[in-house]
This record gives sequence, structure tokens and C-alpha cells, in this order.
Amino acid sequence: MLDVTGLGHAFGANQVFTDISLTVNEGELVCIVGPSGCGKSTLLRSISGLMTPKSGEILLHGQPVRGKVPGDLAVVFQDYSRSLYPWLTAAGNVEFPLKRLKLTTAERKERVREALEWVGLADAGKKRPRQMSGGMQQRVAIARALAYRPALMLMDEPFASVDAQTRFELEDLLLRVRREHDCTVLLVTHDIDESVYLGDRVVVLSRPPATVAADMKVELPAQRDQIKTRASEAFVSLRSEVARLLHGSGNSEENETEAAEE
Ligand SMILES: Nc1ncnc2c1ncn2[C@@H]1O[C@H](COP(=O)(O)OP(=O)(O)OP(=O)(O)O)[C@@H](O)[C@H]1O
Repeated sequence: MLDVTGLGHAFGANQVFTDISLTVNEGELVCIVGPSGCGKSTLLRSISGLMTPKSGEILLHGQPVRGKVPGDLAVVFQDYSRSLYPWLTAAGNVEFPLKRLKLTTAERKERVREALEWVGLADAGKKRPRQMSGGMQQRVAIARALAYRPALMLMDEPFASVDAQTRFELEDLLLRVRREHDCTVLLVTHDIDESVYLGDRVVVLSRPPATVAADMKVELPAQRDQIKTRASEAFVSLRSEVARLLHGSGNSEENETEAAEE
């Protein structure tokens, strides 16, 4: 569904990445991890058509994405406080992008109701962002993306701004919704454990100028559990491998500390 080939980008003299190639197949959840500054957000912005990279090609359903935002794509950013319209209710926020689609009012309302139900906010449709916790606001952002029914959902550190408990809940919510509704997801995270817990594959980027250091299949049962999965031998071994690759790429102190903890 998504084919990225030989992507390279520089901001002035700052070569961020060179020769990034990756694919995401229909129905897959692929996580990208990499050291700070290796261009993860730049890569997602390029795929979403918000910017044009200097070299390489991005094909979505075989069609090139070059500086135009594809219609069947949705993006969820880390910063929920800036991604929701504060003057709209939760339902209004979810409904807003649907106005671009050719739907009747009844169909639009039904999609909003359904998406809010998926994320456990069936009763919160009338609340405004300021009346909701951070975790609830991020659920609204996810509901908005899901209601749109994108062919591909891009998520840039979607759970980085919420507390640990909410993060676990939102991770499981993503896995459940994705299982039940067949979404294809490309998700960027700083968190090695999260990448292994969520991913069908983990793509590890090296430090800048970044390339793909590894593209690993996550051999864990599809049904995951925050306690059992994270304690399993397969999980521990995979996370060690990702940490080793990040460490091996000679990146930031943060990742070196993680690797040292193995
Ligand atoms: N609009 C811009 N203009 C100039 N430089 C930029 C711009 N956007 C990003 N950069 C630089 O490009 C590099 C990659 O940034 P990017 O945000 O894509 O990395 P990242 O891997 O997502 O980082 P982090 O993990 O810290 O969020 C950084 O050195 C950043 O300073």
C-alpha cells in the first residue's frame, strides 16, 4: 500500500536522512524507532504530503505523493492540546474532517457516534477539549482519524504526552480498533518497548544522516497483553535487539542508557 524508496532530505547543510526505503502492506502496523533528530517526523510529514523531500519516491496505492496531501490518509500527532479545535465539542472535532467527504448528515453523525464509542467516549461527545483530560483528548484525536476511515493512519509519537497508565490503555485501544476495523498504521515512537508491543514490524533508523538500520518482523502472538507479552522471552529478546541496533548506531545518551539496562 505504501512504498517509500530511496528517500533523502536535508534542511540546508543538515542532511537528515539518506536512502530510506520501507514498505507498509495493507493491514499492517509498522513502528519506526530511531534516535532524536534522525528525521522520523520529517519522514511522516513527507509521506503525508505536508512537505516534499529532496530525493526519492513515495507511492501510496501506487500513486506518487509529492507535496499534496492524499485524501485517504489521517495523521495523529503527539500534541493533542494543539490538534483539537478548542471551540468545538469532542463530537464536533471528530465530525470536522468528515465534512470533506460525500456523506449525508445522518451518515456523518453515525460515523462520529461509532468512532467515539470505539475509543470509549460514547458519553463525552458534548464535552469541549478543556473539560477533558489529556488521555481523553488524545482519544478524541484518534477517534477523529478513525471516523475518517483512512486507508493509512500515520501516528507521530501519539502517546508520548500522556501518563504511563493512559499510555498502556491507548496502546491497547489502538491494537483493538486496528484488529476489529482492519486499519493500516505507520507509527513513530521513541519508546523501544512500545514499538515491539504494538508492531507487526519495527523499522529501526540509524542516527543522522539516517538510513534503515533494520526492518524486523515482530514474532509475537497477535493478541497482546501489557503484562504477559512484555514479560515473555520473545518480547525481551526483541527489545534487546532493537536497543542493540539503536546503541550500535551510535546515537543519543538516552538510547545508550536503555541498551545498558539490558
Ligand atoms: N522545518 C525545519 N527546518 C529546519 N530544520 C528542521 C526542520 N524540521 C526539522 N528540522 C531538523 O531536521 C532534523 C530532523 O528533525 P525531525 O523532527 O524530523 O527528527 P525526529 O527524528 O522526529 O526527532 P525527535 O525524535 O527528536 O522528535 C533535526 O535536526 C531538526 O532540527
